[in-house]
Amino acid sequence: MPTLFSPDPEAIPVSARAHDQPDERTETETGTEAETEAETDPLARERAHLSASRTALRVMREDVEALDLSNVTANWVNSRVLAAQMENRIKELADLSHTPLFFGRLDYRRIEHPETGIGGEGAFRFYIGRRHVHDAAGDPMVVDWRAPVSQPFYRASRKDPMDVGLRRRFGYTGGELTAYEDEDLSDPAEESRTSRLLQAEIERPRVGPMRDIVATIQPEQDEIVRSGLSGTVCVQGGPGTGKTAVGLHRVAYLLYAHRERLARTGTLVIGPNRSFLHYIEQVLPALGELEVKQSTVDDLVAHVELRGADPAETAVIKGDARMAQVLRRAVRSHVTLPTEPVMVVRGSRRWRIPAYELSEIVQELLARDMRYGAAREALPQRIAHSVLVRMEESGEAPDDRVQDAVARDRAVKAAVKEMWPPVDPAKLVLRLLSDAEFLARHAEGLLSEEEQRTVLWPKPVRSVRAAKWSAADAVLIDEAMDLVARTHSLGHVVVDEAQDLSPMQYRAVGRRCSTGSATVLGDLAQGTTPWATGSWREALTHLGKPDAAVEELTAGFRVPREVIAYASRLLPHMSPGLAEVRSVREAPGSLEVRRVADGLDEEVVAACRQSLRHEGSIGLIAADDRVPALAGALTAAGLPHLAPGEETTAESRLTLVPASLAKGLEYDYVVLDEPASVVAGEPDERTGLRRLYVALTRAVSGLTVLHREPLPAQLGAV
Ligand SMILES: Nc1ncnc2c1ncn2[C@@H]1O[C@H](COP(=O)(O)OP(=O)(O)OP(=O)(O)O)[C@@H](O)[C@H]1O
Repeated sequence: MPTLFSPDPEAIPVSARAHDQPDERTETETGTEAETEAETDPLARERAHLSASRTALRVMREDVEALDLSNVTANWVNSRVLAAQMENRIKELADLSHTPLFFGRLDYRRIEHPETGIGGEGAFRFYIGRRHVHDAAGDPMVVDWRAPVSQPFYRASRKDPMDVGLRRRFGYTGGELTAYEDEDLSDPAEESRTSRLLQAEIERPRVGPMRDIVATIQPEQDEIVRSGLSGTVCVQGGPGTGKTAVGLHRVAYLLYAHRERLARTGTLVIGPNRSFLHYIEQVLPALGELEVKQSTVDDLVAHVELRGADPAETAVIKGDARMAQVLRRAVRSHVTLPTEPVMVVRGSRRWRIPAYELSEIVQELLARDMRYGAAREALPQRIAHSVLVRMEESGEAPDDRVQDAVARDRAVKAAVKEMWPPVDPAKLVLRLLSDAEFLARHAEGLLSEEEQRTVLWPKPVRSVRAAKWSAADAVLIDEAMDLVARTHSLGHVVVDEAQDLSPMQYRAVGRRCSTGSATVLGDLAQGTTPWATGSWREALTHLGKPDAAVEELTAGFRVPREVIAYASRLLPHMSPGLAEVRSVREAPGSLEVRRVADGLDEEVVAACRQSLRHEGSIGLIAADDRVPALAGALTAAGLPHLAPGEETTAESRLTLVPASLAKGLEYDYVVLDEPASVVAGEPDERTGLRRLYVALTRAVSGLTVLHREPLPAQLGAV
């Protein structure tokens, strides 16, 4: 049974004492008084270990700081790289005063070390923390949470103790150790109960940016976090099931387990918008990972300036995977088979490659399915090779230099330009969207005539600069660029809120991890784009990872039971078949749904004021077109407020959130303005209900819904 300990030694049960063997390392750092106290008070001893670990970390940092680089022989670039690496190392070794250096302890049951035979009860005791800390002798004082030896902290159970006798969790206030809780895993008959420290962590009020969950990762989450680098994982999970948290911790884990490889190939986290990225940006640095890039899909494909927007039906077609085929045909249509021979003059001799032979070379390159640009580069060499074969047949002995010279010959270059001209991806897309005849030629059998009319611009556009490119157009350009030259692939990509990606966007993400792997996170019920994902298998196929594992998370860490039950009433109407989230929060939370006759804005302001009486962050969520009026009402009432992505602080805790930006965010208390407007803000009812579902599931502690219009019928009576 887990027991929560206070500093009172009398409160410590015998079972815990039995596992408390003196630990020499901690005693060296504390004074005599503390030593005496440590003998009688395990909490004091743990504190001593914390303080000794902090000292050891400081020494590790000072060792790096003291390294003198002036004697290192290196050129300017190398020494800059080295200096930057040292700077990062120093940052990695920072002791964050507001977070504990370790949060758990494992006492392994093995009596003897399998190799050395050295041992004794308690010899295999590990403190689990955010980073590895060792003492002067190199012995670990804190083990990184990602090390294999830490894994049982997250997974061991009475049923499968994984060689662990005791699991201890620590409670902290800021960086101060205030309590601990033990679980004796050696008795399989004992009933397991929810850990109170874990529960307290889950219930903690939210202020400021997202924080890590390293102390409380759950077994089913840990399985995803630690799944191997070679496999792509897709996680389906309802609101607040920890998908974002799991994705970020997985990156941190992979960077630990495959540091060198990923340092070379790179990692990337993709989120739906900049305010979301801002919200999550502290998590990886807090885990010591400073190098992970973050981007939105739009930023990834920002090859042109976006000045236009597509109507939904146009964007749906432009985002359809059939467009990839249209583009492929259009790119390859630039290749023309020759009708004339190529004549290469070398000294007094002329070498003639007839048109039929050139055609064979071209067709062979087309059949090899190379990138257009790579094939274009290979073509002169192939022609030169044919010339060289003729030279050899006539008794000459040309070498590689001759082949290169022939490949650069003016006649060869001219022929290549004719047969395989360069393609500018943006100009190609511009032509497809401007030239009905060109589009029809390449879209035949793929897009209906009506679909073709839908994607065509109303007026042809002359230049890439003049075009009013939309986000979907930029993805088309990205696809065309990849047809010309292969996109660089990273080692691992995490894509969050993936349910909102179009097939063409999945392809854009997929080519950025074509030789690596991905973590795909999303919730089908929260898909609010007109092209939202209907099936993960299909989405994964567009991503280029059709065999990826699909995992489901169903335990909810954010939304209180009553609130999630209310929001889940919408599920059968918008995403039938999806499982309702099972809230693991114990605090009942509060749900108030109130109709107001008049003065909705004033009531909303009053509800915000009321919410501000509580600790934590407050989010006022409203349909996008209600935001200006509510901003005015808040200002008139003297209530300062932030926009999403701006950091909440103890002084400024109220954020006014347009419903379109609420996804992925959370607030302790949420005031939701006029649900009917949130639904009406979307082009169709299903999307409207999904948007409302997102808005209803942002609250950690309490939700107040205020409305003047009737509520959407699918919510039923309260
Ligand atoms: N194991 C855990 N221990 C403590 N807190 C957790 C745990 N897992 C998730 N949380 C917390 O629950 C909240 C929701 O997590 P997260 O935002 O990752 O969920 P999500 O599935 O991405 O939600 P959404 O679908 O709404 O974007 C966060 O505050 C996160 O820190």
